[in-house]
Amino acid sequence: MSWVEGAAGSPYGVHNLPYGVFVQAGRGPRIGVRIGDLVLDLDGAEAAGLLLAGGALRRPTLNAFLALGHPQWTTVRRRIVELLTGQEHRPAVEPLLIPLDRVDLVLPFEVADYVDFYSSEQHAGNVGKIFRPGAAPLLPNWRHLPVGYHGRAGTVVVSGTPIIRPQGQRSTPDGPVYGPSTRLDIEAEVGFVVGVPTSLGQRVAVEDFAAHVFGVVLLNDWSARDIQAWEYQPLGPFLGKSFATSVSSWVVPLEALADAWVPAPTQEPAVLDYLRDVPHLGLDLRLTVDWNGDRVSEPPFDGMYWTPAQQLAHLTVNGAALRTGDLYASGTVSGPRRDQVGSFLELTWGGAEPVKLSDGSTRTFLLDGDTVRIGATAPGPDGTSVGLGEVAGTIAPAQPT
Ligand SMILES: O=C(O)/C=C/C(=O)CC(=O)CC(=O)O
Ligand SMILES: [Ca+2]
Ligand SMILES: [Mg+2]
Repeated sequence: MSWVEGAAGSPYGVHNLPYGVFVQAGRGPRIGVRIGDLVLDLDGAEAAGLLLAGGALRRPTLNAFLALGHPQWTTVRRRIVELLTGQEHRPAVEPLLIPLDRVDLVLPFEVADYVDFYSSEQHAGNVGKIFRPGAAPLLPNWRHLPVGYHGRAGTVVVSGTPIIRPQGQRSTPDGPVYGPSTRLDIEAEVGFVVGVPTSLGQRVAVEDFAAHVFGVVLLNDWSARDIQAWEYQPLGPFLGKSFATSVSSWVVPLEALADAWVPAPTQEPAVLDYLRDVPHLGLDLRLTVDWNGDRVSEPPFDGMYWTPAQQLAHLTVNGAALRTGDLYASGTVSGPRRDQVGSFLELTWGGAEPVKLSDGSTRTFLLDGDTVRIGATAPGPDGTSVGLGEVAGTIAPAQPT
């Protein structure tokens, strides 16, 4: 049990300890872990010799720490638990705790490459029906490989960053026009953060997932559906998604999610050998989507067809190298019910069925000033809950041209 006030019973107790990067009092970015509603300054802790990570915790991003690898991640985590539970450490550690409301959280790691998958059968089926009416909703490859696209790492932003409405081409009956997107949407997703790199030509086997992936973030793959629908054939998403992708401030280590693994849906037909993961496990993360404060959806992550280990094996099967800070996202998380979908495209069925918010207004896609918050929890040890923080963003008007 932690001696930190408010830690016991919190989804951010010593069973969680997500990593982030904060700025406070005019000082440069520092690495910290969240405990309750406080952040433990790990830069200060390493400087004081309270824990040892070869200086990796004294950097402005998590990347050097992510590169250390699994044994070191475990050693540091155990030491942080000791510091936050042993009364003898309290005099030295307590001065390093800062209330969360006194810090600003920044992007926790420098994003190397960014990939986004398409692994929810419900989402892929719904988008297929909306984008390609009359055609089979799932394309023939979908059950044989985790479909994905490469996104734009440089426009990954931390939760809270305003999202400027993108402008671009959209198709009208009179031909293409240029202007602000009129169908701006969200995609509620889970992102996986790679720590340990590989070299060109090397592949990561499904069973080596935990040796490379450090942890998870919540992710919103903002999507301009009008730009996307016009540009995407045949090469896939481009400017309709590359204008911004938001991630949560906290990276939850996989070690905090040990109790959240559950059997993933049965795959039929059987997958090729390099994709076969035994056991075939997904994560029981329960997402929430709030639109201007109204809960509009609760997407369940445990139904995802492709697992994160399969996604990583596929991402590297051609010999593509991994870099520390690589980020790959699950794809939009949608369950079978309308109140479980991860996009407003699905929630409003392509804009045909507006939703009513509690202020009496209705929505199809996002209006300027709208705020979306995506949160999640997972089961933790001994009946506890693990909080994944949130990824939030507010829509700012398109920039004048
Ligand atoms: O089916 C399509 O043409 C497009 C699909 C998407 O927009 C989804 C995407 O970004 C992948 C995902 O989040 O599941
Ligand atoms: Ca997406
Ligand atoms: Mg995006």
